Parts: sequence; structure tokens; C-alpha cells
Amino acid sequence: MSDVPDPVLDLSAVTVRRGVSVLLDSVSLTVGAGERWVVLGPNGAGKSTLLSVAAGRLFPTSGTVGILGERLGRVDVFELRPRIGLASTALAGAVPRQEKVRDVVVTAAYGVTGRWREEYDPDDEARAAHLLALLGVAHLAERTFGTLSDGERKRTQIARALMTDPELLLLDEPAGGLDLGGREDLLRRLTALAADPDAPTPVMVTHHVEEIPVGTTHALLLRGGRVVAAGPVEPTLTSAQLSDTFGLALEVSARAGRYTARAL
Ligand SMILES: Nc1ncnc2c1ncn2[C@@H]1O[C@H](COP(=O)(O)OP(=O)(O)OP(=O)(O)O)[C@@H](O)[C@H]1O
Repeated sequence: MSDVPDPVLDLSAVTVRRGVSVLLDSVSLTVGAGERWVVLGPNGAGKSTLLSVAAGRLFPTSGTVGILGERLGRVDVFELRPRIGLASTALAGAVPRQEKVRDVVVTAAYGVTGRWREEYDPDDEARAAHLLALLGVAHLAERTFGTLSDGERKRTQIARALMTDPELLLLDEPAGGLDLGGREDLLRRLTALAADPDAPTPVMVTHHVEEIPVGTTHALLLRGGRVVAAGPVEPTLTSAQLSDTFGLALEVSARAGRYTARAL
């Protein structure tokens, strides 16, 4: 998108403390328009915390956060949030189990979860249907969210995150819990989405290098709330840096834009 502010994200020395715990320790990150980022790190590294900051949902203890050309703390976050698509397990937990899948998606246009109108704009209904098809779950539109499998929920959440036509797309472990076929299908769809010049700039959190979609341009490696390495994906995702990130000797290999890692 030519009119998307650049950088899309501009975090400088962001620290998040909770009591004596330091969840993020002076993290700086600049995501340019058109870049496609992955954030990798072990359990508890601070990935979800970082995504919450990037989503304008968590204010850091110190540091500055620029999102889509606005400064967190100076901007009305309720105006900013529709410009950011966020799919996370925490948000999925806020969706009523009885909510129909199509309503889970369409209500994002109104900034709510839970159906609250009898009628929606036909254009919104059509967009929700299109996004469910894009994520491969159009056949589930009339089902209730509570009856979906984990993988189906993930896809529905991503469709919801795209509903407002956001400029920034934040995905927290979109492939987590998916079976092999489901993961590969989702990655293919994320790759196709990333190739669309009108698609939002994605920042995706994962634990596994195998879940990095083809077309990812940049990586941030996080451990203990600190940045181990960040930058263009190839020089960042080295065996040495991945080993530092996960705290064990790993060998990473790349083939046709996909990555695998194994312990040495
Ligand atoms: N309110 C809090 N008070 C103290 N510690 C917290 C609080 N919230 C989160 N943490 C801790 O902060 C650390 C980072 O959490 P976060 O959820 O960001 O990690 P993560 O990298 O997303 O982990 P995972 O991969 O397991 O989802 C964890 O050790 C977590 O236990």
C-alpha cells in the first residue's frame, strides 16, 4: 500500500516491567512498509508482550512506541486499533462460544465481539464471506465458534483480523496447534497474502522456524525479553544466533524459502 506510513512500527528502547519481572528489556524494532517480519523465541521470551505493545494494547514502562506514524501515549488508541489487525489466543478467548463464525468476522468492522445488531452492512457481510474463503473456512460460516477445532479458530481469527482492512497485521502463533496439512495450507495462504501489495504489513510470532512463511523478509530473535538479533531474515536466522536464542546448540537449514532446525 503506497499510503501506509513508513515505518509501520518504530519501537525504541521499549521496556515492560511487572513487579520485579522485566518482560521486555530495552527492545528496539523498526518495521518498514512492505517488510514481512517474524518474531522467534522460546516460551516466556516476551513475544506476546511485544505484540501487545505493537498492537497499542499495552503501554511500556519506558521507551517510545510509534505505530503507523502515531505515537503511543499521544494518539487515541480507539482510532488506531481499527488500523491494526491482531489475531491472538487471548483475543479468541473473548469471543462468545455461541457466536456464529461469520459474525466473529463481521463484528470486527464494528470493533466488538458478540453479535449486537440484527443487520449488518451487506458490504461488510460480503467482505467477511470473502475473508473466510481466503482462509479456507467459508464452509464453517454458519457454525458457532465454540464448535471449531483449534486450527479452524486460528483461521477465523485471522479472517477477523483482516476485516477492517488494516495496515498492520499482528499474528500470535497462527500455526500453533495445527496438524501438518493444516500448517502447510495456512502457510501457503499467508505467503499468498504477503505477496499481495495491498495486504497489511505482517508481524508474526512463532516458536518454530518451520512455521516461517515463504516470503518473510525480516526476523527478530527474542530471549528473556532481550533482542538477540534482528534484521533481514537470512543473516539473522543463523545457527549461532538461533542457538543463543533457544539456549541449545541448533543447526538451521534453509531450502526454497523454508527453514528447519535441529539440535546438534
Ligand atoms: N503480569 C505479569 N507479571 C509478571 N510476569 C509476567 C506477567 N505477564 C507475563 N509475564 C511473564 O513475562 C514473560 C513473557 O511473557 P510472554 O507471554 O510475552 O512470552 P512469550 O514469548 O509470548 O511466551 P510463549 O511462547 O510461552 O507464549 C513470561 O515469563 C511471563 O510469565
